Amino acid sequence: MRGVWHTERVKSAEEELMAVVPPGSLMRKAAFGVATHALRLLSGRRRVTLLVGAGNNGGDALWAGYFLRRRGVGVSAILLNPAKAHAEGLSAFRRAGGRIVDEVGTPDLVIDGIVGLSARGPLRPDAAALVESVRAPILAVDLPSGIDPDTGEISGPFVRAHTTVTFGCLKPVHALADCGDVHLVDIGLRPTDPDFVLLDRSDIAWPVPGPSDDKYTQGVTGVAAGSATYPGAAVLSTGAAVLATSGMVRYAGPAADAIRARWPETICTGSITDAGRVQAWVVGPGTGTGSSSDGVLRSVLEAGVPVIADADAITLLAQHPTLWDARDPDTPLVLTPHDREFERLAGPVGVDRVAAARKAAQRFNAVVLLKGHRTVVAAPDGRALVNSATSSWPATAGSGDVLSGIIGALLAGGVEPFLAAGYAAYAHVLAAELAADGAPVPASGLMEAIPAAIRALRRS
Ligand SMILES: NC(=O)C1=CN([C@@H]2O[C@H](COP(=O)(O)OP(=O)(O)OC[C@H]3O[C@@H](n4cnc5c(N)ncnc54)[C@H](OP(=O)(O)O)[C@@H]3O)[C@@H](O)[C@H]2O)[C@@H](O)CC1
Ligand SMILES: [K+]
Repeated sequence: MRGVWHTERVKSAEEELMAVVPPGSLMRKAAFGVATHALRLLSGRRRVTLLVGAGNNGGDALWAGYFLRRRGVGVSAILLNPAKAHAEGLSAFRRAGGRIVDEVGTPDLVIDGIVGLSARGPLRPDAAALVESVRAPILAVDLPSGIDPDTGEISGPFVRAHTTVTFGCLKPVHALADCGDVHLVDIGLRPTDPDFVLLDRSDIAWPVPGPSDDKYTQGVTGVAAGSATYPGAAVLSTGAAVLATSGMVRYAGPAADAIRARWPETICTGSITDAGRVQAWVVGPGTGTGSSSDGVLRSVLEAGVPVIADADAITLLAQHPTLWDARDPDTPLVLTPHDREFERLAGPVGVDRVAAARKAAQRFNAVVLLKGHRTVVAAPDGRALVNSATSSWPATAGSGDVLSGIIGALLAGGVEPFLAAGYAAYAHVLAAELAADGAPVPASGLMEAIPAAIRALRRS
């Protein structure tokens, strides 16, 4: 699990550290790390252009230029604001033979030191025009300029980084936006209590049967999904639960025939009242929002076991707030909205996806999994994680139905709801990557790759 800290926290940690280390030493450590990664990317080629802004980010770039000059690299620098360029960095750069130029030219690598932690808004027009003229790969210092450091928001021109070299700790931009390959350079910063975390493969403890387990002890997942119009959602959600757990899966709803045909190992009933005992319910995929679905959701919320409410169940909760009353507040609930469903429930997501998910988690006393290119999971106690997997292969119809089934299986298996949502989001993207293998894959293919994803997770 890697921590991520907001810029204000990073700045204050840096200030504390600067008070006890020799002046300029942090910047030189940071810049040395940038130069090291630049040399690796250059792999023998010899021309670099620095884009230098008005603050310490530009100072890092100038010092990196100094270290690169000492390794014999030809380095030119464009000063976006010559009067405010970092004075010591600039004089070191000049001393080492660096040249000040007006155009990017045709370098092998460009180093983006336009703006770092103090960035606000997109690239300004002069910087945007320069970046537009770059044809070489870009190494971003700390973060790609033009992307908001705390939210990853892109609201205008920005730098598309091949690689980002950052210092001390990860900031939200590295988790929420595309920064290319991100490398962390140790400058001695040791912040505590991250604002949120990134899950890594090695963090995921998938529940598997122990020597004395049987089909019941591993947790029975109940799925209340699908309708005459959308039986496929039930097939995908139930199938995902079947494949994600060795425990039993019960299905209750109007798609029982389709489920029996595809998943003979499930126990199927037409109605929720005949379903039998389960340790967690999945509700919502493809159910529609009619009055019978309303009744199903109410029964599930009253059942006193963890519930994952997806798709139409979220819309129903938004439309009929009295449904919340059916829920025992101590019973865990996981909500898995995409942006439009989130808006129905809690208002617009806005630019800060982590803050939005966190606020909704507190308001609804539920784990909120906000779907997106980077999925955010927030718990009512304030914990939050971002799924660092960056593939877009899961962006296909039916993919959310599969995710709901995986979460349900993990909840039934006793995984704590916040982690159940995080593990499921991770396994979901991994399954999509494995199934896609470079070509588009339908949700049913994603679902079938769940065992391969779990195997890969358990091997790491
Ligand atoms: N502290 C430390 O110990 C260490 C810090 N380190 C480094 O310092 C960096 C932070 O430096 P920083 O705080 O000096 O500000 P920085 O991000 O360079 O911005 C400078 C100025 O740019 C401007 N500007 C704002 N938005 C803009 C935009 N969209 N487009 C264009 N310009 C924009 C705005 O000035 P304005 O023009 O508004 O007056 C702003 O004040 C950090 O990221 C890391 O690289 C490392 O050396 C490790 C040790
Ligand atoms: K930068």
